[in-house]
Parts: sequence; C-alpha cells; structure tokens
Amino acid sequence: MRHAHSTYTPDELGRPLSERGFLDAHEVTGLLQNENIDHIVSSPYKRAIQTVEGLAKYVDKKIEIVDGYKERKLAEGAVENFDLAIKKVWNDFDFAWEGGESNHTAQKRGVDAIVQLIDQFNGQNIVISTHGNIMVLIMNYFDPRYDFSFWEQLTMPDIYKLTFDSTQLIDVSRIWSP
Ligand SMILES: O=C(O)[C@H](O)COP(=O)(O)O
Repeated sequence: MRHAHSTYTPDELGRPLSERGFLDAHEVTGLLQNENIDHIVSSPYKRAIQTVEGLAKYVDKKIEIVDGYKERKLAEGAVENFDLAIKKVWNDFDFAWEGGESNHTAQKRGVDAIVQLIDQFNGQNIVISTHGNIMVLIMNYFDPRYDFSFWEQLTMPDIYKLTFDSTQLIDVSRIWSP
C-alpha cells in the first residue's frame, strides 16, 4: 500500500501523517483487519509506519521495518521542477539525477525486498506499507502495465492486493476505494 496523506516537508524520514491521513489510516485498519494478516512490514519513513500502526495494534503484530521499501530518492536536494524530474526518470530507467536513484536502481532494491519476503513467508498474507514511486516500480518489474500513468492516478493512501505463485505475479486487485 501507499501510505496515507502527509503534508509535504523536506523531512522525508520524520514527517507525520496529516489529520486527514490519520482518519484514512483508521479506514485502512477497518479494511484489512479481517484479511488474516500474518506480517506487517513498513518503510522506515514515519508516514508509512503511522499508516499501519492501528492495524498492527488491532491484529497484534509487530511492524517490521525494511529499508528496501523506503521511497525512491529522486535527487540529493529539492528539484526545481518536480513534474519534469519525475517524467525524466520514468522515460529513461537508467537515468538518475545527482544524488538520486534511477528507476532501475530503486526497482532492484524494491524487488530484492519483495523476493526476500516471498521466500521467507511463502503462502502467508503480508501487508507492506510503502510509497507511490517504489510501489509502482516493484509492480512494474512483474507487469509493465504498472507504469508512470498508473503512478499518476494513485491516491493517498492506495492499496493493491498482489497474489504471487512463487515469484510469479498472478493477480492484482485494488482494495482501497476512495
Ligand atoms: O506527500 C508525500 O508523502 C509525498 O510527497 C508523496 O508520496 P510518496 O511518499 O508516496 O512519494
């Protein structure tokens, strides 16, 4: 899932959910509490952790922090034109802005993290709280229909249920309805 709404500040690691984000996180708990969740994994960023804190409490699971699910780093500092900067990396998967990750680099660490989870918890239901770009990059690796346009229409939060047979993606369904 992509985390609930957080008001933008440059503090990637520490910025919390907004008031609206906390309300939606409550809805996330309601949606997932009966899905027989075996594990909850999150990006280390606060907005992702806070999105699943209520769920973790409800289903009595610990949140496991995995670095591979942090948001893709677009550039070292703030970019001048975000739209242009994001389009450029999606047009050329090998391109990286200074200090940032290319699509290929970020995709690799995201996919490595997913494959490791599948190996470790095969057959179990795992909630992953992550971010828009890295989530779509992971999905894109398994099915290229999940692309830049798909990313553009994501909501915050957004939740997709991915079913794997070993490391083969066999089904995707959207669980969140805005
Ligand atoms: O508001 C945010 O958290 C970001 O600007 C966009 O979301 P992301 O964490 O999914 O990239």
